[in-house]
Amino acid sequence: MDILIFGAGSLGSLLGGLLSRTHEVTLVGREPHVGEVRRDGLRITGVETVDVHPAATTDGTEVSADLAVVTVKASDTEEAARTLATGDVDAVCSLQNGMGNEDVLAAHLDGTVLAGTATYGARLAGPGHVEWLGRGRLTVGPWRPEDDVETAERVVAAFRAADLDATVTTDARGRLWEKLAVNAAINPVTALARVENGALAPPGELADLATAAGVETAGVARADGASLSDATVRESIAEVVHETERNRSSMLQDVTDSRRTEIDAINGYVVDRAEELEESVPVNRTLATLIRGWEAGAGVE
Ligand SMILES: NC(=O)C1=CN([C@@H]2O[C@H](COP(=O)(O)OP(=O)(O)OC[C@H]3O[C@@H](n4cnc5c(N)ncnc54)[C@H](O)[C@@H]3O)[C@@H](O)[C@H]2O)C=CC1
Ligand SMILES: CC(C)(CO)C(=O)C(=O)O
Repeated sequence: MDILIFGAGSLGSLLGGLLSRTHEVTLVGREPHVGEVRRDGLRITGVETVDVHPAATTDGTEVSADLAVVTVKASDTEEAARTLATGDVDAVCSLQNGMGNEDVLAAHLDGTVLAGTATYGARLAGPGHVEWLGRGRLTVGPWRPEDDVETAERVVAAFRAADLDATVTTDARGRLWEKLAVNAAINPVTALARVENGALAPPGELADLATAAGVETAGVARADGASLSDATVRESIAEVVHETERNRSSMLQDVTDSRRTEIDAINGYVVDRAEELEESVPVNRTLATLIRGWEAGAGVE
């Protein structure tokens, strides 16, 4: 398969590098990473050490591919979609956290839109070098009624052919809500308290706060039509906290590095959807307000 990875940062470089063992992969990213990959290849260390030489470019315009995997941060999705629209991709698959990305892609692109989640852990350690922090799983499914499950099956088969752990879902929206509940719980609390994910293990006040945000999110998910129980969300949060106890969440990393966070696509999305559905989400609202307050004070773009 001809695969374009749009957003060759931490996750995109890891998955693009692993996929390039079996498929034709082009990484679309920024300098100095792209130049280094073109010169010396991409080195993956951590869970496994892998040295590969995928194609890499900073120019994602007018490209054609069987599949574009989108791994930019949520605030860059609109620009990614506009850029991809100048080319010809048969299918696009977001593996981003948060909600709203698939709708942005669908608004700009003609091909099949797939919604995905990723629990792989990755960190760009330096130009040309990505650290693989945790094995994970990818789920991929059609986003809209007109997006066919056969395309999701072909994409999952391609991922598996490259030894990635991937499954097809026919309930992509439900899966995204479940991942959103976990991120709404863990990300802002770890970012505000400046702690690793493991600090949210129960019992404790941080665990209670995170769980309250996750349970509120499950309520909004159900009002939106998803079948997501409070018990499932509690279990998912506890499981992810345990499995990623030494992780610094992506939002904590963004705050530490003075970068814009994905708060709008995570707790901000929960607040907006709750308003539309007349649900009350005071914990998510407070967490979103605090993170946005930090962004404004820090002057991040
Ligand atoms: N890093 C991880 O372990 C995981 C990340 N995610 C999600 O995946 C998404 C990406 O996360 P990360 O890889 O951590 O972010 P990142 O910031 O490391 O990577 C995004 C990359 O996209 C590039 N980019 C953005 N717009 C671009 C454009 N127009 N042209 C070329 N390059 C562009 C940026 O320069 C950056 O290198 C987020 O939604 C995150 O929440 C999900 C699961 C795990
Ligand atoms: C699952 C979790 C919380 C792992 O750190 C994550 O997705 C993130 O940090 O964004």
